Amino acid sequence: MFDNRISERRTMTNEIKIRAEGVDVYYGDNHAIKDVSVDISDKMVTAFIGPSGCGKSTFLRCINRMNDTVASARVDGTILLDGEDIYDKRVDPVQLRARVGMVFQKPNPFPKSIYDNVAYGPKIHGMAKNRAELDEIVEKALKRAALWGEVKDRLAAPGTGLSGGQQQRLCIARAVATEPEVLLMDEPCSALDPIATAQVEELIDELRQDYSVVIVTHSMQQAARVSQRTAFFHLGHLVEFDETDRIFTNPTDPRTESYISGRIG
Ligand SMILES: Nc1ncnc2c1ncn2[C@@H]1O[C@H](COP(=O)(O)OP(=O)(O)OP(=O)(O)O)[C@@H](O)[C@H]1O
Repeated sequence: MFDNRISERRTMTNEIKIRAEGVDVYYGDNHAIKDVSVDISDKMVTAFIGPSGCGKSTFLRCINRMNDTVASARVDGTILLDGEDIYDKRVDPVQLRARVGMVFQKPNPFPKSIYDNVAYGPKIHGMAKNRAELDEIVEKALKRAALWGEVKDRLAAPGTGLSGGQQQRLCIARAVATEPEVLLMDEPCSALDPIATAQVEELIDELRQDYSVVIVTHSMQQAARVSQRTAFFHLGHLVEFDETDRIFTNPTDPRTESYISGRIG
């Protein structure tokens, strides 16, 4: 009886959202990702760390097929989202990207109003029957991104007029407005000051209650602060993947040890 409860709980906390099996990525002749297999859990933050050029962003972009847009890129292997192959010919990448949202390094609001930035995705995907429903979706997404209080009185103002940290939270609101299941973040704080970084990190911690979050970061301190799982990449290989605490206190691979102690990077 007791054992059953334990195993039930483990299953719940470790539910796999994304499973990558034997993934290779090539840009022409450049073999950027080499035979990577990894399970990414639901309702957790997974950090990808590693030296510049090791393939973190390339692998992240495989998860919502952003590499489809790079002419020289070829992706081999399998990536499953809830057990379904996202590279299956029947999968529409636009629909996939509504389920697997992305936030980029540099805040990139559209040259539109704050409202329209958030309403854009829900409109395309026909999520609202009328203006009142769209208003509700926009409000919910802006609240989710901890921005509502700061912008509710100026929704018609341009998104590009906000501060850098606010723009990044607007991009997070835009990403969550389509109710994704996974949120990919490629160095989301690298263009932000320390206060805005702290706000976005706090937000990431809240978002994991609802989503599987995957974040690429150059900052080991940030990975340690925001993630529960960490994957260390080196020269296109996934060297080590474990609980974040373990990666930073007791890694098994000497390459991970060298990276976290600052000897490579
Ligand atoms: N669009 C692209 N076209 C061609 N080659 C690319 C492209 N993007 C990345 N690469 C190459 O793929 C390899 C991995 O790069 P990637 O940007 O994924 O690494 P990264 O670990 O995210 O690096 P960084 O931390 O510097 O962003 C590098 O050799 C890089 O030059």
